[in-house]
Amino acid sequence: MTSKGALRLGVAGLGTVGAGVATLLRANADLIAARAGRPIEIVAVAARSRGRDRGVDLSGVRWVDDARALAADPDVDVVVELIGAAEGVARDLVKAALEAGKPVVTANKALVAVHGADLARLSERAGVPLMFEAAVAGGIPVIKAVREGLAGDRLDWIGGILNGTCNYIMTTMRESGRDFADVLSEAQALGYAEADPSTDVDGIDAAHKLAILAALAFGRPVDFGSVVVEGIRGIGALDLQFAARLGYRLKLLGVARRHADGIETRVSPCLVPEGSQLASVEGVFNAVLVEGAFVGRLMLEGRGAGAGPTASAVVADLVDVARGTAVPVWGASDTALSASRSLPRESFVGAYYLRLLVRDQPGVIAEIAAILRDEVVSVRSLLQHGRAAGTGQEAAVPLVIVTHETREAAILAARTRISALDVVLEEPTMLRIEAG
Ligand SMILES: NC(=O)c1ccc[n+]([C@@H]2O[C@H](COP(=O)([O-])OP(=O)(O)OC[C@H]3O[C@@H](n4cnc5c(N)ncnc54)[C@H](O)[C@@H]3O)[C@@H](O)[C@H]2O)c1
Ligand SMILES: N[C@@H](CCO)C(=O)O
Ligand code: NA
Repeated sequence: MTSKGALRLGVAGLGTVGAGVATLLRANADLIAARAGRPIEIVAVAARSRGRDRGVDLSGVRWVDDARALAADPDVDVVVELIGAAEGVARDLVKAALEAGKPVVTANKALVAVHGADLARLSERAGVPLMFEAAVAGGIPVIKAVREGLAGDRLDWIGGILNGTCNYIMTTMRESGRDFADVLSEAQALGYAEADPSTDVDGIDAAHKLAILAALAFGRPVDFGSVVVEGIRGIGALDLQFAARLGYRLKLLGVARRHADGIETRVSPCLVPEGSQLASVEGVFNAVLVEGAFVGRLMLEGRGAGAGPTASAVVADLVDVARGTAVPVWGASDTALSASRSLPRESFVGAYYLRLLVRDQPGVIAEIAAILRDEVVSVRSLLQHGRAAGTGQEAAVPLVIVTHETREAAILAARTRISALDVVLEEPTMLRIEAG
């Protein structure tokens, strides 16, 4: 079962990613052994159901009932955690493995975003690596690129399209006119979505990944709790149409930006100009854009979800473990991380798109304009679609306001007041405009 000198894995979780890792390790066994300097083999697995056919041969692999037991298993050199969730078995297992001096490779962004600071300390104390390339943008080697490839530069901006499910949903809705629920089911069937897809569509998954990127890029402890998060549930076919009319694409973006007094971290649906780098990233593809003082601007694009790409990232980490590569979890040791704080939403500055559904009657635009004037929001353009389907007795028309650069505090205050007007018939949709 185990050849001499092999790196022996205990794998917890055999779902999309776990089965993908098992498949890849078999398919590429020879080239992996050559690169790693020794074979990498699964010796033990823990998963919920033993009987299920996962399309991969697991004969000769030992089944363990409680995943946590892998941490103390003398035949396991490395624990590979592919269960998921920030709490519960995954966290217990990773903690126990690091405490037992075993390297850990995980795809679990929720765990790393929420408990990454503590886990990094454990990893540092034990002198064993904690690796999570698969956790951010799946198959794109972005952790390695930022932590190692850009280790010489000061980064000022990092972010991009970090959730394949949302990008797939918005791309497919725009191209096919199909509705949200229908396209979401397809993303789930393709293995892109999280166990609870609200994690994807409410922006939480992208926020986990953004928090991890911001920690690496700005050399500070991971701070998931401060990410401002908005998802894509409020986006309708109307917004996709308006975006196209205005010359934009709609994307769920994660953005982390350095300001003089701290770091802006935000996940929200955004408009990016047609023809920009991020606008061209479609379907399940992810992209991470970075701007550094010396390196300038660069973008990495690839598949951020699915069995194959995610397995590729997990196995790349395993090859690093086998080689004995030692890099601090967050790029610098715990005591060398900076204390730069996360900024509150009110201090952000940008241009915005506000889409309203209003009663089709005289004076509506004047009322809205007065609020924008009071809140010092300068309007760049105003767009009114033809009369839309009536809601009840009265005809309703969609109205889009695009602002010049404004403080987010001002647009938020204006939105609250506009939303309270009798003539405004539903919650306004607010989108940030980014350069892309
Ligand atoms: N699917 C993707 O494209 C993708 C991409 C990047 C990262 N990830 C991350 O990878 C991890 C796994 O995701 P997935 O898509 O493979 O999920 P999944 O739901 O397909 O698989 C999870 C597996 O864990 C098993 N499991 C649950 N509780 C367990 C327990 N107590 N003990 C042992 N096994 C248990 C389940 O039976 C299942 O086989 C998650 O952290 C996810 O966020 C997934
Ligand atoms: N659910 C995630 C998987 C990759 O992390 C996505 O859709 O991007
Ligand atoms: Na990655």
